[in-house]
Amino acid sequence: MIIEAHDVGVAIGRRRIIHGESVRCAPGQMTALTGPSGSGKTTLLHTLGLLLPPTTGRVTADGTAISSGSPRARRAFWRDHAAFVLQDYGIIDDEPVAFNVALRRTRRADPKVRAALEHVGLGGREGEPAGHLSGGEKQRLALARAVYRDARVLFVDEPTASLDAANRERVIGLFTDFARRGATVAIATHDEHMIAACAHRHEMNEPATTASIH
Ligand SMILES: Nc1ncnc2c1ncn2[C@@H]1O[C@H](COP(=O)(O)OP(=O)(O)OP(=O)(O)O)[C@@H](O)[C@H]1O
Repeated sequence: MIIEAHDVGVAIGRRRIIHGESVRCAPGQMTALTGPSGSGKTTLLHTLGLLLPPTTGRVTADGTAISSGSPRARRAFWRDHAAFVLQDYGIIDDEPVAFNVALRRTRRADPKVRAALEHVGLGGREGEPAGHLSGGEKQRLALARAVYRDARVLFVDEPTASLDAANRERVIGLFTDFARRGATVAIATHDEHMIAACAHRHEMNEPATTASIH
């Protein structure tokens, strides 16, 4: 699925956060959204994933405008296509690891859950409370959720920010695999190693010259 931002701008209150951003995220590729801290990478990623409506411009999926679609169309996009690995990982600490993968109760030995966890290096930890995992493990758990759902579009925020070199390489490998299987992967990052692994790089525009819109 091709996800595109067309001249997207976002204002929050009177403040212009991003403006004039156009990017094409293609299937089978990782696209890096890059720029200095505060340049709006996360904001653009959230807009592409329909978590935040654009103030101007639009987001399309395979050419169809989805940012201006109905709530029902947005929910269908999330349900059928998208997965997110965002900064807080979206893990439910009080629930077991397996629940966090499937987001419903499954038999402990559900082979699909097990395969997704093994894929990210968390094999055998199905029954543990997710709150016991480290930050890096929670991130991989969020990725296992995307693997389980076979998401076609993956939105990822700063996946390597707090990882050591070995784990960084591992995580880059996991996202690369995801793209190789044909998924569209959009990644907000300022890590040069992560950027080097991406087929395509989108540099955020310079901050708006005026601090607010009128
Ligand atoms: N809900 C909000 N309300 C007000 N300002 C916001 C909001 N969300 C983001 N911003 C501001 O928008 C700007 C861009 O934030 P964003 O998190 O998108 O940048 P970023 O490039 O991802 O930064 P970093 O690399 O530090 O994570 C920042 O100045 C931030 O303070």
